[in-house]
Amino acid sequence: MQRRMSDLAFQDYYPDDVSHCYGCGRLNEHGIQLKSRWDGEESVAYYTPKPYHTAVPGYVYGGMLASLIDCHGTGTAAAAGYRAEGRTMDSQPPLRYVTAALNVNYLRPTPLGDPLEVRGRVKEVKGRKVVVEAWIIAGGEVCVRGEVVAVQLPEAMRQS
Ligand SMILES: CCCCCCCCCC(=O)SCCNC(=O)CCNC(=O)[C@H](O)C(C)(C)COP(=O)(O)OP(=O)(O)OC[C@H]1O[C@@H](n2cnc3c(N)ncnc32)[C@H](O)[C@@H]1OP(=O)(O)O
Repeated sequence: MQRRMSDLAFQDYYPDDVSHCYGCGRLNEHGIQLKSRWDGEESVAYYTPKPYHTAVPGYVYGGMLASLIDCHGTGTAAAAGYRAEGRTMDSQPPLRYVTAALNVNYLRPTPLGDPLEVRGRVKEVKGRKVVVEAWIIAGGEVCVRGEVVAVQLPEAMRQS
């Protein structure tokens, strides 16, 4: 059955040539393949870390959590960029955001095994830059808070 447009996640709109990111590339079979969507004014994604994403036994590795903040933040930034221009994510030209800065604060240990809810909120859209705050919830508690500064790839770095 054909998927409805609203079923697509932000990352599903990334062009093939930039869909190999470890965190969010739908073409990276070894990666997380994070899927982020709007949920009202916030964005949301879900991911359950694998048993080998361990820090100390029973708890999620911080680098994995940073990756979730990173790719949910850049995905939300891309969606916000299109929204600010009043166009859909399948319109041309594609907007390609990379991480300029990533800040992650680990507020409490994140239990391994629980599904994680990753949420985001757009703080600023200014020119080529979007700032997104993001947080991770496990078992009803916020375990991680972070911020992503995403910037559109400079024209000189675009290969297509
Ligand atoms: C590509 C398609 C997407 C698919 C994958 C998405 C997920 C990818 C997640 C990643 O892991 S990306 C890989 C890690 N990131 C990088 O390798 C990026 C390397 N850095 C760069 O390429 C450039 O530094 C960058 C494009 C981020 C910025 O260079 P620019 O020369 O375009 O920035 P510019 O100086 O014009 O600044 C634009 C705005 O961004 C702000 N900015 C730039 N770098 C910043 C920084 N590091 N921290 C905070 N703000 C920064 C800058 O202040 C300014 O804000 P204002 O307009 O408000 O003044």
